[in-house]
Amino acid sequence: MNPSLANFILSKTPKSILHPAPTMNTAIPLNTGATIPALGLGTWQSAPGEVKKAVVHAIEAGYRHIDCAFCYQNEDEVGEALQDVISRGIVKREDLFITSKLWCTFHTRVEEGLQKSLDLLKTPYVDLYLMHWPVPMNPKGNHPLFPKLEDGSRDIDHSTTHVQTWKNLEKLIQTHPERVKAIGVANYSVKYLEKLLAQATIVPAANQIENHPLLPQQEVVDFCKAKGIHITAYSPLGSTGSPLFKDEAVNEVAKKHNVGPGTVLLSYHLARNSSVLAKSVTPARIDENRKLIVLDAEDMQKLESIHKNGITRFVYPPFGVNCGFPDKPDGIDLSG
Ligand SMILES: NC(=O)C1=CN([C@@H]2O[C@H](COP(=O)(O)OP(=O)(O)OC[C@H]3O[C@@H](n4cnc5c(N)ncnc54)[C@H](OP(=O)(O)O)[C@@H]3O)[C@@H](O)[C@H]2O)C=CC1
Ligand SMILES: O=C[C@H](O)[C@@H](O)[C@@H](O)[C@H](O)C(=O)O
Repeated sequence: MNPSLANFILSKTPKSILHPAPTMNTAIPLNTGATIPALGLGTWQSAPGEVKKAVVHAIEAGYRHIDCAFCYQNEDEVGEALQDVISRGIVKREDLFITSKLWCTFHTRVEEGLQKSLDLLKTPYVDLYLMHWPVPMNPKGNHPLFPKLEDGSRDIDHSTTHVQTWKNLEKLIQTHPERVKAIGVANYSVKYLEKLLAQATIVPAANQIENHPLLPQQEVVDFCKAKGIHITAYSPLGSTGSPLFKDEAVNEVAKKHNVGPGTVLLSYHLARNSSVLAKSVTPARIDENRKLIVLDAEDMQKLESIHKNGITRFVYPPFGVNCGFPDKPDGIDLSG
């Protein structure tokens, strides 16, 4: 074809045909060769009695990615939901992407931690197993999940390190590839990632971090991109009560595209080539959150301007640990 004719046709072709618009199940590549669906249903703080219905509803509505964790204490019900939709033929296990996370009191017992989640979730394998925080806690303390010292502070296990935990996870995937398809981390700053990568033989497939226009964490996102580590964004709506729905700039972008603020907050991550987790136990919201759009450079510029007046981190548990994030300098350094 005449090159100028080809250019003419290209110039008249809508951008969405050249670059298909992302959907909730757009497959984003991981460094393992597998892919992760762009949108996942979050399950943190989804109460027992509600979470089964939420997961069943989500999967029936087309979600294929469910984010779970042992410490959410609801994996048993999530497992009931998975069993339900699989037994009714709504979906096959291999069409789902299930993430679970190793809790802090299990850093020295990774196989036990994984098996507990597999049993609760009633699944033979997880697609991604993450170290939930780079913070080992006492496995023999006064509580199985949140052990505390007499002064009320969290009981940190100083006899091991997050790097050793990673080595335990590397061994786990090598010895049990049928039970865990990929390993990754969560809540890792650049500082902790540098320490981990210096001794790792497997590069984490993903780093799940709090991420939204009020906490872009560009330094972590750029570092992970350079190392081939996929970013999954958590608390994209600002966590409990979705406070970011009220943000003025988010609402301006939403108005321009005639969509709700949630669509803008979730689509922001697709523009950054990250996957994103949205939690809801409300069927109408689970449906609404499926809508994603392509944001343009002007939209992204507006969203990127939000944090210029100060960032907000909504999730930071009282470990008393400095996890290496510049906005949280207090606490002990466990980077190793
Ligand atoms: N690795 C980690 O350490 C962490 C991982 N995560 C993961 O990320 C997921 C998402 O983050 P999370 O902190 O839960 O917060 P989100 O940013 O997903 O916000 C959840 C809140 O927004 C509400 N909501 C959801 N959709 C809508 C909507 N369309 N309109 C209005 N309100 C809405 C929910 O209410 P309701 O449910 O009542 O509808 C809930 O109160 C978690 O559930 C978890 O799976 C989160 C934090 C830390
Ligand atoms: O995934 C969600 C969060 O990380 C959550 O697991 C922690 O904040 C936990 O409740 C804690 O208090 O340490």
